[in-house]
This record gives sequence, C-alpha cells and structure tokens, in this order.
Amino acid sequence: MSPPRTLNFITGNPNKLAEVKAILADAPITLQSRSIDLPELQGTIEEISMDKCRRAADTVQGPVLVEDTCLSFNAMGELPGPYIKWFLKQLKPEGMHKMLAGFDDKTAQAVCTFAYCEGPGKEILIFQGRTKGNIVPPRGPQDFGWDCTFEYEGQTYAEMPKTKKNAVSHRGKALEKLKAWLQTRE
Ligand SMILES: O=c1nc[nH]c2c1ncn2[C@H]1C[C@H](O)[C@@H](COP(=O)(O)OP(=O)(O)OP(=O)(O)O)O1
Ligand SMILES: [Mg+2]
Repeated sequence: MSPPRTLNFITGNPNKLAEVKAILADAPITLQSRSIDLPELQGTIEEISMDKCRRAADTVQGPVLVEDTCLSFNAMGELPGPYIKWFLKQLKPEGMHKMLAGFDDKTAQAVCTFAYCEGPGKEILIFQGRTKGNIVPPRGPQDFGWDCTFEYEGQTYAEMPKTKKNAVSHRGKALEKLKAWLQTRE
C-alpha cells in the first residue's frame, strides 16, 4: 500500500485532532477530519484499533485514519488500557492515582495506536507509540483527559507546553512512524 496525499482522520476528540495537526504540520499530506462515533470492540490494543479502522472505512466508504489511546497501569496488568475512557469518565482524573493506592508501583504506559486503511476490505496498517511515566495526583490544567495525572520526567503532560508534550508523547512517537511511512512516497 503506498502512502496517500490526504488523510481522513475519523475522531470525535478535538484535542486529539489539534495534536495530530500540530505534529503532522510538516508532513507531505492534507489532513481532513470527520467525527463519527464508532463502536470500539473489546480485546487487545491492536484488535480494537483494527476493528475500529474497518468500521470507519465501511462507514466512510473510502480511506480513513483512526486512533485509539490507552493508559496502562503496570501494577494492574496493563489495565485500564483500552478501557481508560470509561474509567476516566466515572472516576475523573483525581481517581486515577487513587486506583493505585493499594500498589507500590505507580508506573504506567501511554499507548497511542493509529490504524490506516485505504477502503472497505483493504489491508490495515498500524503505527504505535508508547511513553513510560508515573500516575500522580493531578497537576496542571484539566483540559485533556488524563494529561494532568500522567507524569513524564518530573512534569505531567498537562504542565508541559504542547510542543514539549508532542515531542515526547505516545501520540508524537506514533505519528513519527506514520510520517516515516508517508515520506516513502516518491
Ligand atoms: O494524549 C492524551 N492525554 C490525555 N488523555 C487522552 C489523550 N488521548 C486520549 N485521551 C483520553 C480521551 C479518552 O478519554 C481516552 C481514550 O479513548 P479513545 O477512544 O482513544 O478517545 P475518544 O473516544 O475521545 O476519541 P475517538 O473518537 O478518536 O475514539 O483517553
Ligand atoms: Mg473512542
């Protein structure tokens, strides 16, 4: 599959879209976006992303890019992982650190998985990035998900300028891989 000139990123999350636009600003593509609420299967990170991508391609009847973000606590066998959205909704950012109160190990991994598909029935490509950090009581603005509770080298994502977050984040690393693929087009 050769890289496209336009990417149609299917997401309902405006914060994700803003970061993806910033990180891909210098990539050789035009970024479009549509908000479609796609059902997300339960399973491994890759299974969930591939299923989400397949559904998006079927809905759009054309090329799509989707993304799924996981927050995995090492003490909990990598849970909540892909279910973080629902834990965060019920427990709020303050609850993230409390979930680990019974464990000494506060380490976590932020995992970002992009899946690209040219259209219905076509092969699905995966681009994944991981950043290791610690879960801490909230610090910094609470305007994007669990950013205020994920600490990387002494700062929570929420305390970092956006450019710094994007340079070290799970999403930045995944998009580095996507960019490398986009640049293989001659
Ligand atoms: O960099 C991030 N920093 C902090 N929080 C984040 C980040 N990225 C996603 N999040 C939150 C949003 C949602 O509560 C959950 C992932 O769920 P996830 O299904 O991937 O996102 P979503 O449903 O909001 O958007 P989409 O329409 O692309 O599926 O973690
Ligand atoms: Mg979602």
